[in-house]
Amino acid sequence: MAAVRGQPLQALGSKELNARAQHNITPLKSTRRINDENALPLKDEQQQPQQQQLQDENQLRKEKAKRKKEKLSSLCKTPPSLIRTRAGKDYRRGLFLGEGGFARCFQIRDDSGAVFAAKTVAKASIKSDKTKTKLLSEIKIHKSMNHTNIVKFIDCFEDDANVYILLEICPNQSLMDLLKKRKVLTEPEVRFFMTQIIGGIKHMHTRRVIHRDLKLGNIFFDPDMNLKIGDFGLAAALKKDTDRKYTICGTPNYIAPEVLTGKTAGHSYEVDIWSIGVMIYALLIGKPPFQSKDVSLIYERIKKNDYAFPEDKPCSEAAKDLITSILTTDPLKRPNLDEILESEFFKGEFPARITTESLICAPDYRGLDRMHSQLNFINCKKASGLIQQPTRNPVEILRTDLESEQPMTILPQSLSPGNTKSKYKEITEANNRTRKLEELSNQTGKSRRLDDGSRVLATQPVKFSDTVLKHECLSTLNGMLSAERESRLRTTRSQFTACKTPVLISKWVDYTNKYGFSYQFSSDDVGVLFNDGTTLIRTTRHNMFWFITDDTVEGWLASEYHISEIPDEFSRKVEIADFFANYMKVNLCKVSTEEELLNEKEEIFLRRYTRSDQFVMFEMSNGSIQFNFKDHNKICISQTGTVLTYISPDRTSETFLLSTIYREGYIPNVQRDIGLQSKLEAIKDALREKVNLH
Ligand SMILES: Nc1ncnc2c1ncn2[C@@H]1O[C@H](COP(=O)(O)OP(=O)(O)OP(=O)(O)O)[C@@H](O)[C@H]1O
Repeated sequence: MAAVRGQPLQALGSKELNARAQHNITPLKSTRRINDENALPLKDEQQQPQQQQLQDENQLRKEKAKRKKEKLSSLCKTPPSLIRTRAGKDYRRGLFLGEGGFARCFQIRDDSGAVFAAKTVAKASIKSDKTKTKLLSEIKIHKSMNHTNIVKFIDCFEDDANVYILLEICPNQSLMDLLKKRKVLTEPEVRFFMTQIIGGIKHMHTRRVIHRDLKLGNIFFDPDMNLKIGDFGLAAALKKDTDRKYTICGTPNYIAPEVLTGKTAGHSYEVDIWSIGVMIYALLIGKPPFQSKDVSLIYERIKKNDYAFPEDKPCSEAAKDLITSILTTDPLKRPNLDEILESEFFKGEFPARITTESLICAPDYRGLDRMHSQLNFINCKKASGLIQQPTRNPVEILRTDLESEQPMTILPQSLSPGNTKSKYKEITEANNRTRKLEELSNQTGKSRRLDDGSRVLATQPVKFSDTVLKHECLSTLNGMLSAERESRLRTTRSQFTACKTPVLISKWVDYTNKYGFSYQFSSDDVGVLFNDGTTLIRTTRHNMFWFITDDTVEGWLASEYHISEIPDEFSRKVEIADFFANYMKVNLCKVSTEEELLNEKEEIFLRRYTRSDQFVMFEMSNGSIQFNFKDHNKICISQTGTVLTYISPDRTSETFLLSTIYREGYIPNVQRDIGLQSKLEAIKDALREKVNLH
């Protein structure tokens, strides 16, 4: 049906679209997306003996695909050289860019000279309501995406013959085209590409979108050789994270086993993780792992997890380990996106960027040292939105990063106003004593001294809280560097002498999407860093609590109250702090089991915390900086960078002079390799970053 000018997109040809329906609700045996991704150039060593029947089926499929392509070309005629939209905008059609099973793509230029890609879908091919709904869903989902590694959705319009989806142009073709030219890619290139792809996928997944058709042919290069994920034709948006999808769809080589076998159990985000494994394998080995000439054989091999690493294609053990862990049949046993990036594979050479040289030949990254690689990796992750940029707000969070240590229960119900308010006596005039942080620091910061012996806040008038934070990071970094230097001198004590363990953060709950970040110290005091930047500390001492505000002129201001004298404006916050305290008591394990810690009664608070993909960093008001690493090892650097506390995953802690640890290269009583050196490097990098970025 020809649409009439002035009709909105929704009114599009309602009777037709079955081409798309076959696309999206894909019966496995259909020809849907059985395209060049199945016919990668290399020969398949593991191919089963061809039977006559299979050959016939293949022939039939090829013919069907050919007919479909011809039908597409006949339906989707080349658009006119001048395309007029109903909104009165003119576009000039340019070169033909390529075609898929459903759409043809052309260059298109607007009045200002800006060039886009126009994915063109013939209205004549939109035959059923179902197909129309699918197209609208693709448009809606793609439109909602906004990420540097996802093809930008610009606009959508129609003329009499076609629907045009205007997209950011990706002129350097797809990863599939690159692989065809190059046969295999180098590991540093794959690391770079996968980081960008994972950035795009994380954006989708945190918005509850599953792509379901991630493959090399759907990932395009922009003019600067950055990758952009495109084609949301099979994407699904979940209403809630626990929802499952049941439609069997995808591209044969990339389909996850649970899609093939889980007709009743359904599938979810893990299908995209599986595709990552297939893509890494394909880029390094030159063909997808389960490739076979016959589609049903591909499915058999996927179901049986039947693939191997060919001996004639050299590939590092780290790459093999990562691929093996991703291509696990049980979707729940696959690593998540963060775990993939933390794998050994990503610790190798990492280029700063990919140049167009890669389009022609294998670039040589042999000169890249470890330090530069690490820096490039961090920068690449930052550019792909995988590391939250610091803000002026002390609450630096990765809101979307769901972790085991986050609360699994839903808080709002139990925190509904009114139900606990009456527990406290409300008074109108607070008997509070407001003191400057300097006083608080005088009372509590006994251990926090600078190299010259003076107190941080006493010698350095606090103008802004950021200045204090920067100063603390700098003195800790300097302390660590001196300890490292000292360790090389003969004078360093080579015997480990146990030092006093500082107050540690023993439990924490990130609930910043609602209230704030709550933590419990080893002294049992509980604090909440609220989203508005204020802190409330519930001390165990005489039922006192502290209310700390981030003052832009004075630094932090601390007010002390007795629990029986809660001013109105704080009652809700106390209620929330109590809730968190109870939650942590019931649900979380303490970081350290050392009993002597309980005797510590320093009054300190958390100034800032930062969550990165490697660790959570806690900066405390007494200058201690604690790092909880993802592998459950924890390190706290205290006493201006001179003392290290190590807390093992089984929650025992030990504290020693950092210079001795540097000199000896290990921590006493720790038998396993905890990657101490790289953890200390990561800590120094984090401190450097804090110092430079403020
Ligand atoms: N943003 C873009 N920039 C440049 N070329 C593009 C862009 N998007 C798509 N193309 C080209 O158009 C072709 C078809 O696009 P696309 O894969 O989105 O269509 P499709 O019909 O949905 O494909 P499929 O059969 O994979 O579902 C691509 O293979 C590519 O060559």
